Parts: sequence; C-alpha cells; structure tokens
Amino acid sequence: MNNLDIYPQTDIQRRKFMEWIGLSSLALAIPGISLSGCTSGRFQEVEKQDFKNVFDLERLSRKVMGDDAIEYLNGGADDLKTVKANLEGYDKIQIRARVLIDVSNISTKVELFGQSLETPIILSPVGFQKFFHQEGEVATAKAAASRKHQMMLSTVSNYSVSEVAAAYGPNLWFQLYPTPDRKITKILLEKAEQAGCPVCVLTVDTPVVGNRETSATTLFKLIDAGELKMGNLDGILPEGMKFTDMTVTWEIIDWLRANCNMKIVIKGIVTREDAALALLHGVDGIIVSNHGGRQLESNRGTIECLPEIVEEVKGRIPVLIDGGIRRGTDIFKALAMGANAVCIGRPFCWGLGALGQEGVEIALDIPKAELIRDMQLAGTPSIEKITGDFVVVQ
Ligand SMILES: Cc1cc2nc3c(=O)[nH]c(=O)nc-3n(C[C@H](O)[C@H](O)[C@H](O)COP(=O)(O)O)c2cc1C
Ligand SMILES: CCCCCCC(=O)C(=O)O
Repeated sequence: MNNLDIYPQTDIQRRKFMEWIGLSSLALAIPGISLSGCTSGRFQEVEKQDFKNVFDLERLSRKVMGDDAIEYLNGGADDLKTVKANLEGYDKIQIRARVLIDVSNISTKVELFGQSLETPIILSPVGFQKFFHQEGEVATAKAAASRKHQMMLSTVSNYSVSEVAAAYGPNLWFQLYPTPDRKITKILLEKAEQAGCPVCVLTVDTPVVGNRETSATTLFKLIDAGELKMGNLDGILPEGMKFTDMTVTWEIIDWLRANCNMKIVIKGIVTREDAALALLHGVDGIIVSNHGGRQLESNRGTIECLPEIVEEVKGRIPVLIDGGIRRGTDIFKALAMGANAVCIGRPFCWGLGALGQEGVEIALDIPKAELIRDMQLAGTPSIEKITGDFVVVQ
C-alpha cells in the first residue's frame, strides 16, 4: 500500500505536504526553477536540502511505505533492547577534538581487501528490498555506484546478483546465507563469482531467524504468492527448504576456501573468542554485527563489542562494524575505536523506500558530509588520523 497519492504542485500544497510528512525544513520551490534532486517525479518538489539528516528520510519513508514494510525494516528481536543498545552505545563515547590543524583537504579513502574505496561507509546487506521500492536492490546499486560506496548484496535479494552487478559495476560484495544443502550453496557462490564479486560475506548470526514480533506478514504473503521473487534462490531452493542452515560450524570456512576464490569476510562476530577462531580459520575480515538487533535479543550494542575484537585481531585483518550508525559522529567514533570501515543498513533503506535511487543517494550523501565536517572539526584530515586518542568512553 502506498500512502502517498498526492503530488504537491503549488507552494501552498507543498508547505502542507512538508508539514504533513513532518520534515524539519520547509524550503519552498521557486516557480520556474527546477529544484528537484528526484527524478522519479513522485516527489518532484522535495529538495535534497529538505533532508537535514537520515531521520528526515525515515519520516518520509514511514509515510510512503506501508506499515508492514516499515515494521519489517525497523523491527528487531523481542523488545528491541539490542536495537536500542546499538544506537545508545554511541552516546557513551565522546570525542576529544584537536585544533589548529589544516583541514582544508579531507580524504575519506580507505583500502580494504585489495580495493581502494572512496569512503569507509559501506552498505550492509539487506534482504527483500523490493518490499521497500519496486526497483529494490537495482536502485540501491545505482545509487551506491553513483556515490562510490561499496555495496553488499544479500543472498535473499529480490534481484539476482547478476542483475545487481550489472547496475552496480565491478566489485559488488556477495553476502552468503549457507543453505542446508551445500550443492545449492555452491550454485550461489558460482553465481556470485560469475557476476564478478571479489568478496563473500558469510553471515553467521542467523542459524534461525530471530524472534521478530512485529511481523512481516505481508512480506511472506508476497513471497508465497510469487509476487516478491528471490532473485538468487528462486528455482534452486527446493520448496520448503530454509535458506539458512542451523547445523553450520566453523568447518564452513574451509569449505568456502575450497569452493570459491572470493575473499571471505565473516559477519556477525560479537566476542573476542569468536574473533580468535575466525583468525584461526583464516578469514580475510570480520564484521562486528548483531544483525541490527534483529537476531539475538540482549546482545550488547556492537560499538561495545568492538574493543575486545580489535584487541584480539591486532590489525592482522580488517575489522568492520555495523548497527545503529546514523551520524557522522557515530562513524568517527567507530573508526576511532579501531574499525577500518563502517556499514549502514536501515538508513539507506529509508531513502530507498522514500524516493528510490535518489533517496539512497541522499541517505549516503548525508552521513558522508557529516563525517567530513566532523573530521574537520576534530582535526583529522584523513581516516588514518582518526585514532583512539580522539575518543573517550564514559
Ligand atoms: C530489513 C533488513 C534486512 C536485512 N537482511 C539481511 C540479510 O539478508 N543478510 C544479512 O547478513 N544481514 C541482513 N540485515 C542486517 C544488516 O546487514 C545489518 O547488519 C544491520 O541492518 C545494521 O544495522 P542498522 O540497520 O542499524 O544500520 C538486514 C537488516 C535489515 C534492517
Ligand atoms: C523475515 C525473515 C527474513 C530473514 C532474512 C533477511 C534478514 O536477514 C533480516 O534480517 O530480515
């Protein structure tokens, strides 16, 4: 269901519209001048500057997407304690800014897995993006490519890895849910490699799906009715077989090594012990993640898990983090606490749901601009300069 069936055409209509959707700025369209950053035409008078932060995009997405889609997107396990812990963890960290440093030239470049990335802000894998917008992962891919952000594609994407890679260009990363049948998992790996993916992101926090009480009934109905295709799994996953495997153990890392040539990054590590095991099994990178608080309730916020993992890894492989990152300062803090890059999930989906490709672009532009300003204000002209000296944990 799409709640928005009006297209504001006049200043008065537009003012009412902006008030209705609750945006924080009421910049008005100037007659005769095309101000639109949005090519969809649906919100042709909504300007980029109307979105001051990613929460403005969230507000709009709430109006545009149906309740079920927003519940699926924003929901989490049980009582959302871990969803909140992810967000609140960042409030316990303060920044120690330095001054009188030339910040006229800021570089956000990072090197990861042999790639040079323009920015350390990466798109987390998010399944079923067609539920948020009809162009789903293809719109996300076009936005990520146009803004030069690394994207990870979920196993349970609605568009296939080859379709998304065609929209994204080279170096899309593929997120893997290992299925109970390794033959099927192998087909997924082959599809990813054929699409040119250099990195396989193995998600390990989902032996079963978490207890999401704000259900996604419509999602399942759409899938059952065949209206929401699973681009990678349809046609290869037998009827009734789950796409996650609860028998999987560390042995899968060796199996992946033997069955693909991609770098292997493990997503869903939250303890020092598992970081040590991941190193022992020779993974190429770790993503500290609790699945955005959607899996095990009462997991700690990821920023609280990060220090023990960074300590264990000692710089031997890159450590990434996701969960609750909403502001440039959150990114700054995560980098200062030892992350090599950060990933965001819900915020880009708010953009997707609200405005399609353009919305994702806005959702990526905002935290990047915030990060650059924060780096200027803190006296850190490059990502390497953001060290532990720049934060204090309460
Ligand atoms: C709607 C939704 C779907 C997701 N689907 C997947 C998925 O298919 N595979 C996966 O590894 N993680 C998935 N995640 C978890 C994200 O990759 C990521 O860990 C999380 O969203 C980060 O937290 P944030 O949303 O607070 O930024 C999903 C998250 C959301 C919100
Ligand atoms: C509603 C169950 C789908 C789980 C797969 C996508 C995912 O990982 C998520 O967090 O949602």
